[in-house]
Amino acid sequence: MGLTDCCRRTFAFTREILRQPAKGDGDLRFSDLGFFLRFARPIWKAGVLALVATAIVSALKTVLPLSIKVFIDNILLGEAPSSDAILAGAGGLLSSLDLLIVALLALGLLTGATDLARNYLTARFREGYAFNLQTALVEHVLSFPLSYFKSQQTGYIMSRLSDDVQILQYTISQYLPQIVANALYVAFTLVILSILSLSLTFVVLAFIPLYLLVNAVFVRRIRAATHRERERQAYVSRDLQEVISGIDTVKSHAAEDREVHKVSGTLRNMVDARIKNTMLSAFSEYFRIGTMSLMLVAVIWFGGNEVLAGAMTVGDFVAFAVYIMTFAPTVNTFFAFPVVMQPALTSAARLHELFGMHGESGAAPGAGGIVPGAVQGRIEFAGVWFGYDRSDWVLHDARFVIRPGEAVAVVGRTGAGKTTLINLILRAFAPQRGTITLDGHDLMSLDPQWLRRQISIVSQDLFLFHTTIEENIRYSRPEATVEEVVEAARRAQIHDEIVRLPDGYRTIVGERGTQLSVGQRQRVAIARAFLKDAPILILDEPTSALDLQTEDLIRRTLRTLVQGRTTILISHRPSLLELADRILAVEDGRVRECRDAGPGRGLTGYGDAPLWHGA
Ligand SMILES: Nc1ncnc2c1ncn2[C@@H]1O[C@H](COP(=O)(O)OP(=O)(O)OP(=O)(O)O)[C@@H](O)[C@H]1O
Repeated sequence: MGLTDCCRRTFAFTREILRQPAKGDGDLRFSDLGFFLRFARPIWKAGVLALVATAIVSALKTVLPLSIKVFIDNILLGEAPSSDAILAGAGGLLSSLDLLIVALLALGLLTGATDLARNYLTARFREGYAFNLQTALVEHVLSFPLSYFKSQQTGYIMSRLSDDVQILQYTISQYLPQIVANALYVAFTLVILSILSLSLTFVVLAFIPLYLLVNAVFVRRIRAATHRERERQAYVSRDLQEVISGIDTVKSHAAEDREVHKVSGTLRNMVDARIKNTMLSAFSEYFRIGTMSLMLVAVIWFGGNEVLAGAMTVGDFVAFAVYIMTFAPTVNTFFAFPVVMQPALTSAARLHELFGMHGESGAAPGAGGIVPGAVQGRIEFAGVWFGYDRSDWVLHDARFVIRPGEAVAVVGRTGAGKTTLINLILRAFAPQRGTITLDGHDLMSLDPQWLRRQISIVSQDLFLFHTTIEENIRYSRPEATVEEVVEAARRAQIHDEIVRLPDGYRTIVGERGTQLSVGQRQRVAIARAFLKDAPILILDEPTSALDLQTEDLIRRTLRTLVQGRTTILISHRPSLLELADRILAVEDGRVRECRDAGPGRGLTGYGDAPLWHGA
């Protein structure tokens, strides 16, 4: 690459990162910050005490350099005139070096002890804040409709749930105490500087607008860049999560290279965003350091002239110079806060957006919605239209009734919309038109948690937690006794296999139940349903992973499970349809009565061929 090319690229890169960002990229209104104060309410006392301790430490640290002035003017040069009565009084008290040293030691001890208390109080406030925020966030996100989780990838949600809170917590813990300490230090030092020399203090203050200008130019750009970086980071988490959870498929297709390529593409986008963000921050830092250097030069030039003209004592000038040497970097850091706080503000904006989304019932989990006293189990679809995408209806005007205690099989071609019917009953999605009722109550008016407590599901993609078999079965009824868990396992035909395992019911099933065979997992799900004993039962391919012999056993137990419950059964296995009293067929988005079913009621027509061949 030639020199001109290199210059051209550098210029283009600089122009690109300095471009005015579009509105809305990670914008957080100042008023939004008030929202985050609510998480500090329960721990406000620790916060206030931490602030008080910070103020005391800053004040004590500010006094320290004055000892140089006292040493030069009062001890070294004898009685020197002081510009201020308080300083003159203090100087009078510390008239010997011994006294000065004793005062300095006492000051050091006091500062150390207060600093320790400040650290403790800050840690309590910080951790308490993170705890309150994360607990509230998890509670809020878990109240989102199932459709949210079905439409977002796990890695993306995880990134928003953990990365954003971590960054907010880190920045708050790292920088917020610093901001407060620096602001106080700047305020205290300004008071002392103005006592030492008012005219020099004005010279210092004259540089503040320059700092403000630098921030005005960079802060919004850095915020937008940080927002972009964070979104891309979430995409990386999403891709990584996907490849790790789909590792079996990846390996069986020898697709490791393809996946690495895909992840590296997303990663490259994130790295690009990071470089741009870093360069923006570096630019703003250079401008701030430039301002600081100019300020130091101006102070030395003006102050030197004042001393030469006899308008200022040497002690005052040296003390001023010592103050300004620590004051200038502090001012610099203070004005850098709007920049270094950008990751936290971006995280706050993203978290605020999450908090702004409504839960299922538009309120906290469990809140809102009717909770009927008893359940008969009558389910009615009245003119239901539904499509995941409005332009593509999966169900057109679906109308049918399932009577209490009735077992209904739903058949239809793959992709016809059978699982969609179930998703609607579970209120994972809402119909665009028409209503679905349970015992006459519109599902949308019911408390979603109550509704799901009335339904047991045995589905083809069941989820097991990384814990013991016993706990996994008990998940459907946490208060169940060991005997009840064992009884449920017996009825699901899995007890004998569980007791043959080295740790029996205490066997850890592995993440997502990977240490159990698919057939075993399916029977654990059936055991859960026995234990839950809910009035409505949904069986979505409950035996798809079982061999014919085990299926035969399970069918008999399912027959017991089905009794007295309103059951909806989806299965491509003709043998299972014996469990149903009636069959509904889903075709071209419509649901129609197919024919009566049940033992000996003419099911043989389905034979071993695919269940539904159209009308
Ligand atoms: N979460 C979703 N978002 C968008 N479209 C979806 C979603 N779930 C299903 N679909 C689409 O809706 C249609 C019906 O799917 P559904 O899973 O209900 O079919 P099904 O009859 O249960 O099929 P199968 O017998 O293969 O399980 C299909 O065209 C499918 O692609």
